[in-house]
Amino acid sequence: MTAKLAGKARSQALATIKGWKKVRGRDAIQKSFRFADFNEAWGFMTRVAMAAEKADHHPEWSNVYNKVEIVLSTHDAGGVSLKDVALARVIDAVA
Ligand SMILES: C[C@H](O)[C@H](O)[C@H]1CNC2=NC(N)=NC(=O)C2=N1
Repeated sequence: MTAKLAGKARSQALATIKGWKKVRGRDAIQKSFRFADFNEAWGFMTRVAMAAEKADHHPEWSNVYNKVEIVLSTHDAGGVSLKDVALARVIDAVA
């Protein structure tokens, strides 16, 4: 099991990803992505889905036309772990 991040390790890990904000009321991070149209948004989601499945670590997300809202948290750990930071990095790279 992956441990939930806390303290200095947490702030150091979160400092390596840009634009991810703390979700209010729970230990999770979130970011919104906007694309030219649905086709671009769906292509992005497809790439993220394949990476997530490969890593066995999955996003919580919603899509409305060209907008994709993503929340990352490690359910097993009850909060943000290094797996979320790693997935956030992959997501930013394919966006
Ligand atoms: C059995 C399987 O490995 C687990 O349920 C994985 C799948 N994907 C997951 N994704 C996320 N975000 N958190 C988890 O704890 C998690 N657990």
